[in-house]
Amino acid sequence: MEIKNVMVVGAGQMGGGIAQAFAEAGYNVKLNDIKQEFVDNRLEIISKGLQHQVEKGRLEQQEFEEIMTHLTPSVSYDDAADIDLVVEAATENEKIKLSIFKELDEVAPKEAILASNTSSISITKIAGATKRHTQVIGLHFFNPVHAMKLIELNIGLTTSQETIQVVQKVGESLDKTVIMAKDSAGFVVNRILIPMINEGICVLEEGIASAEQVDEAMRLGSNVPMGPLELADFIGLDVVLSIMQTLSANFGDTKYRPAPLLVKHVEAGMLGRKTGHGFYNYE
Ligand SMILES: NC(=O)c1ccc[n+]([C@@H]2O[C@H](COP(=O)([O-])OP(=O)(O)OC[C@H]3O[C@@H](n4cnc5c(N)ncnc54)[C@H](O)[C@@H]3O)[C@@H](O)[C@H]2O)c1
Repeated sequence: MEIKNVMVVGAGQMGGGIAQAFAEAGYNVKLNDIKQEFVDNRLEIISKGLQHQVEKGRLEQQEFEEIMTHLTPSVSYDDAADIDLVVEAATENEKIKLSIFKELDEVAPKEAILASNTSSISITKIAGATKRHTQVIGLHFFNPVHAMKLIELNIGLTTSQETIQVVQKVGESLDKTVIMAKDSAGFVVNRILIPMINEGICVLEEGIASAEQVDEAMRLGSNVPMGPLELADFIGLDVVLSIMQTLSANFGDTKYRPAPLLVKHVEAGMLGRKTGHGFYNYE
């Protein structure tokens, strides 16, 4: 099966990056969100980012224009009627994702593949919301999409070999390295990374070290490019909390208990870079 037409559902930070990656690789991309202004804002961000590349001499003006012609705004799932692949990158909330997949399943061509960029929600459960259990898969990108070379393919209990092969080829066509993981909460990277971030928040909360010291300690002591608290702000504290809650619900182990300080930040609407406040101030 050849993939040409892609719909990206959710024009947030991940959806925007994913849509751009597909458009740069020559796919026709519909970028969908619940409000026209969300889609327009994201297309504007993509356009400005690419224009910056042109100014720096890293991209030709013609290439920039070509990429933008591959991106079409959408605010209706009816636009999925002619797509080959959906990549859902909407809010990390099980109820929202199940309802999106149920609706898309009714509109998308019967051979189309429905993929989710979920960080932690069961692909098998998402597949269960559709009538095409074999054609649902996790296609998990990392943030920021243009810089991160990894894609995790998350294989549901019912995902077929054919779906895996098609989506693996698509992932590689975006110049990414593709690894496979069986469907399990958090898959590989977030199962390891998010509890580490949560522990960093516990260290701050217990007054063991300041935010700056926690981050510097981890940058210098474990050779990571970003410390856990700056990374949490970058990912979005709502996303981090949601993944911890999924790990906790799935494994029922107290080691996945979300740090109370993380919960408090989310309750306060301090979600990190995207709101201007998190463990650091960005205003
Ligand atoms: N932030 C990260 O670092 C990261 C990394 C990998 C994967 N993810 C996953 O990607 C997904 C999106 O995360 P994000 O950080 O881009 O979130 P975000 O909050 O920036 O964007 C989510 C977008 O989804 C839209 N949306 C909500 N309901 C929708 C619906 N019914 N139909 C269409 N659009 C809808 C929202 O309006 C919003 O624009 C989540 O599943 C998250 O777990 C996030």
